[in-house]
Amino acid sequence: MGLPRFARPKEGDGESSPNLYVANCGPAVGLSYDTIASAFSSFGEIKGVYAADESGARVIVSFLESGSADSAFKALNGRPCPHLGGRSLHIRHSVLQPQSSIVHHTVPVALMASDLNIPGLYLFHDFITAEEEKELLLAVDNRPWKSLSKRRVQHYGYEFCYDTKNVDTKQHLGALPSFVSSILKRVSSSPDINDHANLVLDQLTVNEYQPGVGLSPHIDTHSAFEGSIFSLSLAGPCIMEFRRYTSGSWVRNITSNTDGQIENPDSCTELSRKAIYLPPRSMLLISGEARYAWQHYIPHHKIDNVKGTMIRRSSRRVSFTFRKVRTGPCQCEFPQYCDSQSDR
Ligand SMILES: O=C(O)CCC(=O)C(=O)O
Ligand SMILES: [Fe+2]
Repeated sequence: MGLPRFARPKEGDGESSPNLYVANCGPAVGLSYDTIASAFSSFGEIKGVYAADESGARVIVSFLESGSADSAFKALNGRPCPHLGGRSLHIRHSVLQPQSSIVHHTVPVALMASDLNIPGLYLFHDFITAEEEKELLLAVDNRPWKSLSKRRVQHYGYEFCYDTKNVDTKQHLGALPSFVSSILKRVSSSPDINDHANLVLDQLTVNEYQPGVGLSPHIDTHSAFEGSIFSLSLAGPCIMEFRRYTSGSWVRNITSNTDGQIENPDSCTELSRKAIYLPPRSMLLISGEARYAWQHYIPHHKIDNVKGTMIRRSSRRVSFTFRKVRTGPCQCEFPQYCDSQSDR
């Protein structure tokens, strides 16, 4: 089933459309497309039932006749539906989207970094034990969090400034805290990470994401941090996507976004997108091309489709991102993404 050409309607849009946008309904809440089609078919002939987005909990029910959609809307909107497990459906009329504005959302989600074929990207499962995870969470929960618009953060070593998307190297907050010493030791003694282990990691950002909260696409500012970035996932899972524009140029995003560091390359023509599943206790290493040329981001989903299994982000996710603050300009091989090598 391809992605439907339907948009989530704006308030008041799409009346008398044969298509309904139905929320709280779909495979993620245990309702198959066949079951949904059968429940709605009592109002008229159904053309198809489609995923409305990647959540798995919102569908488009498309009738042949708009009168059928109106009847279904009146009978089912906001009421428990006995043929759909007693769920209360939230229904709106939907509209057809012009072909040109369709965004193709679904990217298959890999479990192993090697399946993504992005040079410099590695994922180490079970990098820490469940006991260590508990201790790390306890340690950060005993320290003050700083609230951003959608998530909470803590900074160690150096403060990360979200307005400049950089660090103030003159403001050293001190050594990284002792509760991460064993992690740092493991990083530097791990044979798999050896090429990157000579980095003395001196900056730590702890991010806490509530379920459904993601992170906007960005490349960590080249001039702020050296080559390798280590991100440890704790508590809950998420997927991380990577994208690269094959012909893009560096441009500073002037909007006040608290998430990213470099955003929105202009004159982009083609886009490669890949996604990986990050389970709790895994360590992601973003280095080389993955670090300098690919944007990374976390989609704002409550449920991720990982190889056909719907995985609910049921608890918060906390990540520990370790980086090395850069002291000279970046001289990477990707000047088009590099603020040190840009004359803008
Ligand atoms: O939460 C994560 O794993 C990634 C965080 C990140 O990309 C960043 O802080 O730059
Ligand atoms: Fe990042």
